[in-house]
Amino acid sequence: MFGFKKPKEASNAPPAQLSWAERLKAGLAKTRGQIGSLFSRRKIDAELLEELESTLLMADCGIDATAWLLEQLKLAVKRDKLETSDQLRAALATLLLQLLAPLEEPLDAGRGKPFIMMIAGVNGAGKTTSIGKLAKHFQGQGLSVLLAAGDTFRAAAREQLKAWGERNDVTVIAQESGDSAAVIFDAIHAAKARGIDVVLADTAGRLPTQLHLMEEIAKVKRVIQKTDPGAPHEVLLVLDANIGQNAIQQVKAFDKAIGVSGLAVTKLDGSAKGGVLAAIARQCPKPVRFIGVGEGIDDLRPFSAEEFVEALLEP
Ligand SMILES: Nc1nc2c(ncn2[C@@H]2O[C@H](COP(=O)(O)OP(=O)(O)OP(=O)(O)O)[C@@H](O)[C@H]2O)c(=O)[nH]1
Repeated sequence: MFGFKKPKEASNAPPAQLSWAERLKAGLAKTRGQIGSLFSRRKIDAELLEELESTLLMADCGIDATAWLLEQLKLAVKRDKLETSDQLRAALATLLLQLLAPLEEPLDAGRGKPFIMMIAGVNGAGKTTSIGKLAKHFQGQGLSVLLAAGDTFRAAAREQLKAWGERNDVTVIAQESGDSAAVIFDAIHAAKARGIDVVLADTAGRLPTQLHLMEEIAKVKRVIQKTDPGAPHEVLLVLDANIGQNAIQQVKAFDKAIGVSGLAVTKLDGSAKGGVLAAIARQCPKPVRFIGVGEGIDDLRPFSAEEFVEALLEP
């Protein structure tokens, strides 16, 4: 939790022949299993709808999204004279897609030069490892990347980020001493001088209840704004899917402090709480830029509502 853990490459990497869609499906297996088991050749009746309601709640869709989905499903059952559980599953897929599609807003790194991205979140959410994955993602688009070691609370975080940068040929700006804002400020100037395309600025993990730390991160943002009035071009909040409903509070608190412009939802693999995206869509909609389904370097990808719904509900 307190270190930059290099994303695992060979050892834990999923078999290369698996497509992203298959890995997503495998990653979402727990949530998928809960919902899927309901639709095994049954007739639609009140009992099935009740079970579906509890299952959606257990998958952390939240009361609001669950109520909306159930209400819409009941309307569809009447209107379209649905009878089988397969038809119900298809109707649920359509509704879920309707709910999640507005969250699909891929990141456009052309919005700034350098495109400055500030990464925030609670401890252990997956910020630092996601930075490694994002660096690879942007490099894959032919963009040059610079990392700012803005997690100045832990020397280990800085050292691990530096080591990761060296191994992967990515420049890392770090300082032995100095606060987070100063490190990131210097990094942006270095990026400008070197004509870098994307700056990924790490920040230390913090809880929304640690008000002094929330004030500190607001200051980091103000300092970034001094380098370029449009910056940061993205304030990415990293959320661990396993926190379920707590995600709502985290989004609201970080949004209030630093104006969150996008989310990365990590650790959807092994989580039975994949429904949290539906809760976010209803209660605090923010673009979901990336989702993470594993520790491998390729396991963080841009969010596609269609792929997600298919992975969750396709038989
Ligand atoms: N299974 C799984 N593990 C992940 C995923 N993303 C990150 N992790 C793991 O989560 C752990 C914590 O990740 P970090 O990147 O260190 O988290 P952090 O937010 O930087 O933590 P602090 O620096 O303590 O604030 C590491 O072991 C990562 O490998 C994911 O999508 N799936």
